[in-house]
Parts: sequence; C-alpha cells; structure tokens
Amino acid sequence: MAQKLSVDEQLALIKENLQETLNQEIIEEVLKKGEPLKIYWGTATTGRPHCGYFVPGLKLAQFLQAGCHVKVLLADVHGFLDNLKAPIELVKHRAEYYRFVIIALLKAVNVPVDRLEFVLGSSYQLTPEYTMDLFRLSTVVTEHDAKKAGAEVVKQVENAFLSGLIYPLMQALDEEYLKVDCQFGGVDQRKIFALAKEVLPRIGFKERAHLMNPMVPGLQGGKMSASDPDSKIDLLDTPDAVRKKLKKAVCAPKEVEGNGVLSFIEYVLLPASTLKYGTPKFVIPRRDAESLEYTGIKKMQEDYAADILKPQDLKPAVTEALIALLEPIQKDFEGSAEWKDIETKAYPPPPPPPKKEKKKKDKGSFYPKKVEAKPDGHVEGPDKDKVDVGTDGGAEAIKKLGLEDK
Ligand SMILES: N[C@@H](Cc1ccc(O)cc1)C(=O)O
Repeated sequence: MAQKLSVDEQLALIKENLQETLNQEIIEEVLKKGEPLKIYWGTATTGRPHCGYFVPGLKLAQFLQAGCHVKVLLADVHGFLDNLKAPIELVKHRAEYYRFVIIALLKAVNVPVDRLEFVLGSSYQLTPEYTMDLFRLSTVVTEHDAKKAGAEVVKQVENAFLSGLIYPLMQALDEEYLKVDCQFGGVDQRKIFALAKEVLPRIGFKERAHLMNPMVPGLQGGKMSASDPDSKIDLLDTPDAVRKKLKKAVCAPKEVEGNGVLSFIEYVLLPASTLKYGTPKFVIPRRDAESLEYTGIKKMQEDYAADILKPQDLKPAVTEALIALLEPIQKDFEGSAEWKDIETKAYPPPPPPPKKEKKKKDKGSFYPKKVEAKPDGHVEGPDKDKVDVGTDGGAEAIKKLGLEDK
C-alpha cells in the first residue's frame, strides 16, 4: 500500500458493494487499534468455479487493498459433506484446481496474490482437537437449529443426511480455527453466520463479525449453477463460447432489476477497473451513435432504464470486456502443465456410455430359434408343438419322422 488509509477509508473499502454486516463494531475495534483485520472466505470445492467467482474475488481484492489479512479456505471436507458420494480424494483434487483458478482470477484483476493465504480444510478439520470441538458444539446445537442454518447452503433432500447438519457446525468452528476476526460470504450464508455468532460463545469461543455480499444474478439471467454448464460461463471458455453464451443472456430493454449483465459491470468490471487504473470506467461503443462512457453504475442504470443505453450495445461491450478478463487466466492455464494435470484429475471426463448391444433383428420367422428338434423330430421345451425344421424347409425333420412322400 502506498500510503496508510484512515480507518474510515479502510471501512469504506471493506464494505463497498456489500449487502449486510453483522457485528461491525468488532471490525472497527481492530482497525482502530491499527491492526490488520483478519478475514476469511470459504468455498466448498465442488463444481468448476465460473465467472460468478469474480464477485467474491473482487471483494477479496478490496480487503487486501484495505490492508486486511485475507485467508481463502478451500473447504474440501465441506465439499465432501455436501456432495454425497463424491470421494474425498476427488474433492481434494478439486481444492487444488480451485487454488490455481482463484490465483489466476485475482492476478487477472491485479490483486497481489502473495498476500493471500490458502488453507485446505482437511489440513486441520480432521485433527483430534477439531473433532472434539465439533462434538462439543454438537451438544449445544439442536437438530432443528443446525438444519435451519444450512437451509440455503446445504443440498436439501427429503430425509436429510447427518452430513448436512455437521456442515454448518464446522463452518462456525472454522472461524475459531482460522483465527480470524471476521467471515465473509454471500448473503446465502446468513443463517450459518447467525448460528456461528450465537453458538461459538456457548463452547467458550468468541463471536466474530460477518460480511455479506448480495447474491448477484448470473450473466445469463437466473441463478448460476456450478453443475449446469450452460447456466454459467466457465473461466476456461473460449471467446467463441463466451460470445455464444452471452448472446443467450437475458437482458431485457429498460429492465435494471435482476439484469445479470448490468450486475456484472457493477460488481466486477467497475471494481476491476478501479483496481487497475485507480478509477472506475466502462466504455460502450455504439453502432449508430457515439460511445458512452461511464464512471459509476448509477448513471448507467438510469440510461438503461431510459433506453438510452440499449441491450444491443451493452451486451457486446460486456462480452468483449469479459473475454479480455479471461484471457490472462487462460494463458496461465495453457502454460501450466501442473494445472492442466490437476484439471483432469479434478474433473475427469465422464466414462463413455456403455455400448448398447445391437439387438439382432428378428426376421419374423415362424419357428422359434432356440427350440431344437430331437433326432426323432420331437421337441422339448416351452414350444413343444413346434418342430425346428432348420433351413431346408423341414425336409430333414420330415425324413426323420418317416413322413416323406413315398
Ligand atoms: N458454505 C460455503 C463454503 C464454506 C465452507 C466452510 C467455511 O468455513 C466457510 C465457507 C459455500 O457455500 O461454498
């Protein structure tokens, strides 16, 4: 950092674009002491990280800029608990893949990644101490509360598995084990954050602050889902694939609310521009008029609502900005044999579908195939009354039965 920021400046950076903060006084206390705020963000390592990851990524960048000490928890055990039946080895490979992706993604927006600390969940969550603390926590949290806490995060199935109840308890305990002042996540984590705040003191640990970013609509409209390849843009998607997917993006004229394309500018492209050039700036070339230049989302939303800024100009501008954002990530991937190797281990291609045995066509023969005539011509089996006459039209059988015309 070139010059030390004031407490207010730090707080403003930390809270920019966030929806909600719990226990802000904890944050202020630390900052006032002139200490770096210790903060972590956890991600369960399951599906491939997609462009939606730029949103928390940009927040991590701002935390670093505000002088925070930032940890990223690659929550492989949580991935295991929530991905019923995925083997832990696979989930660990995915954690390794996530590490490559997150580093490349942050580098792409000029974040000093050497100041980030990555922690693998299984590196401490399987120790006897952690296990005993988890057991202790399980004696002070009811099934009802654990279930409620995970409702928006843990896969909801009828007849819930115990893993879904353990998950929020572990996420609460992580705050203690990662020795942080604050946990950051999407507002979908709110119920787990509230549980952590309430139950950690019950086993003698202190409560933390919580920072939440809003759920940003996906670029293609609707919720981004890591398991549906068409619902999100993969960080390794080629420019052509990005163009194709963005063409399909929902971007209704004049509609600002829930517009994923505008949200991407607000939560990713503008903060990224601030990080890179010191000021937020986004230029939109237009087909039939002069380019529009914006330095903030407000004016952009107003122009969009007034149909001054139109989808047919907005979409291509965002598409090209996104392709440019992805380029350095993809270059890093191309240049790293290690990353490529871990990608195949983390997301092995699905086995080819079993070959269907070609059914032999039944030519509709009158005579059943499996029934054979005995030497005397009589037939045993399900179809006793039929005689296999072979291919000679029955001559052989007739002969055997002594029925030939004399
Ligand atoms: N619940 C987070 C992952 C997570 C796991 C453990 C934590 O300690 C923190 C976060 C998610 O939905 O991805």
